[in-house]
Amino acid sequence: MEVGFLGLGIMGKAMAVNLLRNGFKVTVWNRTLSKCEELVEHGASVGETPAAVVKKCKYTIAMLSDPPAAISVVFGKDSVLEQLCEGKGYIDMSTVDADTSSKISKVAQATAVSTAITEVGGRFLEAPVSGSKKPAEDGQLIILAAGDKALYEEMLPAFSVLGKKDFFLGEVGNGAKMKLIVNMIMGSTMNAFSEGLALAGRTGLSPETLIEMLVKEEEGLGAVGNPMIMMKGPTMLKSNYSPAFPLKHQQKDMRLALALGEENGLAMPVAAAANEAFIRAKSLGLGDQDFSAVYEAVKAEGLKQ
Ligand SMILES: NC(=O)C1=CN([C@@H]2O[C@H](COP(=O)(O)OP(=O)(O)OC[C@H]3O[C@@H](n4cnc5c(N)ncnc54)[C@H](OP(=O)(O)O)[C@@H]3O)[C@@H](O)[C@H]2O)C=CC1
Ligand SMILES: O=CCCC(=O)O
Repeated sequence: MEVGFLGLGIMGKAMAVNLLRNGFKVTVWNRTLSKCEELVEHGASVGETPAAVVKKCKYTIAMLSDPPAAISVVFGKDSVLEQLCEGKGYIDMSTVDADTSSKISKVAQATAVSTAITEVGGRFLEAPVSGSKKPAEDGQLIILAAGDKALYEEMLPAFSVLGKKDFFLGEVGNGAKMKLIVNMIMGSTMNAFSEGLALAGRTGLSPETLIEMLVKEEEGLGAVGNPMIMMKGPTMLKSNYSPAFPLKHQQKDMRLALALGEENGLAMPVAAAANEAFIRAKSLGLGDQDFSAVYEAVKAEGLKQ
């Protein structure tokens, strides 16, 4: 199977390499084109523009930072839409809001409407993922797909390489919403955990012992422990925030989840407070660090009192 891949950041690079390792032919593009070189070493071809990739490939996957990035590769000069035509599929795996996905989808469908007249039109699937850098490298992502069901089924060979589980959630927007809800829970949990670590330290208790109590590896997880605490806790105590999931993206997801809450008349004060902490962390220059670096903002805030 031949696929195009747009966006070779932390996730895109790992996912594209994984596809190549599993026998897929992959044509890559990245805004900073030099990042394609490493993929060429793994056997990828390079497309000079998103349009060139879509022209070459029946299926094109995108893994881009945020809504403006997702929009910019689809619209405008040398973009996806220039070459998206009947039979071709566009699969956006970035974490964006439902409006962004719908905007991309509607234009794809608008082109598809003209299909009846001009025999030209593309298909769209949103497919954001849960799981970070390591699961992306290991093909252990969880894929939250929604949109064109036939395209979803055609993508299953690729999804089975990229992920350990996939869901089809119906109409476009549902994948984006589900992903934002999951990340809203994750961001709030990370803040609660950071406050717990900071409070343990402040009261003279050992944060290491707290983690040990939360996550007893030899006995399985305690009721409050979870894989995130098990994975991130020890590195947080070493102030190691080498980015797997950049904090700026977690804050973007909190912001988009809060907007989703507002659209649906749901106040989410816990998520709102967590969002503020991520904003504080960004203002401390931690945006490109792992999202667990919010611990530093929690500790710094505490120092003010
Ligand atoms: N990291 C993680 O653990 C996970 C991330 N996600 C989501 O996946 C997406 C990608 O994340 P991740 O790989 O970590 O992010 P990175 O910041 O590592 O990569 C972002 C990618 O988007 C590209 N990009 C940014 N702005 C534009 C633009 N205006 N036009 C074109 N390309 C652009 C970057 O290109 P360039 O190299 O030129 O800057 C890069 O390829 C995000 O939506 C994120 O929320 C989802 C699950 C897990
Ligand atoms: O969007 C990022 C999610 C990271 C994770 O699920 O570990």
